[in-house]
Amino acid sequence: MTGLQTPPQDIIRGVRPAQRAVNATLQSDGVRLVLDAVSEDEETDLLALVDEGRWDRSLSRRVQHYGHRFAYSTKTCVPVAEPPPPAFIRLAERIRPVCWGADGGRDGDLQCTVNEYLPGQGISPHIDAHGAFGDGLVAVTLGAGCAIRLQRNRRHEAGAPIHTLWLPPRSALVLSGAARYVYTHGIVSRKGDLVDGEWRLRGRRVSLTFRRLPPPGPCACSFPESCDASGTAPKLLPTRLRGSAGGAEPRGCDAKKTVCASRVNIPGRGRTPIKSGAVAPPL
Ligand SMILES: O=C(O)CCC(=O)C(=O)O
Ligand SMILES: [Fe+2]
Repeated sequence: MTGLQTPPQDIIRGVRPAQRAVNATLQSDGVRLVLDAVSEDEETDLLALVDEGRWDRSLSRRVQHYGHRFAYSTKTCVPVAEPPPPAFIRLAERIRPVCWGADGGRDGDLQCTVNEYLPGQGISPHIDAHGAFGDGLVAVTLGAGCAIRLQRNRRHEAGAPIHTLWLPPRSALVLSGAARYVYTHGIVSRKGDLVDGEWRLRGRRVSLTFRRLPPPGPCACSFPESCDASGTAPKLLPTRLRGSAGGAEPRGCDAKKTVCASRVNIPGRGRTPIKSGAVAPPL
């Protein structure tokens, strides 16, 4: 159940208030927040689709696997058999102009990661592996909102400010450029967030994170100091190794569900146009 409550002082001490708008620093580093990227009806349909899916319970939070998944042991995308629901693909197509540009990406390189967060669950700060995904990530929030933390790679930039951003239900967070390649993103494991001066209890949040396979060859990022991809590392496991290789994701790690739209026909456009004016202005 979500809701507002008088914040228990011992719980909220030290909790950073979440901002509703993308500030100028984040904007210039490639963060966008699209409000109402999904209509309420579409959200209901998408959640129903997710709930019909087969959950992978091997992690600390539930995930599902379609198309491709990210294997932590090899930092590669590993194909899985189940194709993504067409509604996921329609949504990704609508978001395409905001994240990858109208012509961005190649046919068959689209992926989506789905995570379920119950109150108290989160995801550790991380940068999505450079070698596994190209530029441009989108995280669509279904169900309850939550606060996400964004910080320039703290290993290289000690003391870099932490930006805490409120992700409202049905919004789409877009990370490109430095925000994708250099910033860590993470969700603190706790049961509420401070928003608009109120302690907001978390509810069940399901995120659909859309990404694209990287182009062949060495990582194309322009952030070598943050790059975890060796120029010779394979982006995908060779076919002969795809059976069980890369599957060793220890319980509790922040592995993900990866959905691959590879060779799936893209049905017509979705029914909710992305509002161009919905990108949050600077503070
Ligand atoms: O749930 C989210 O919004 C982020 C998910 C994420 O970072 C990931 O799957 O890599
Ligand atoms: Fe991520």
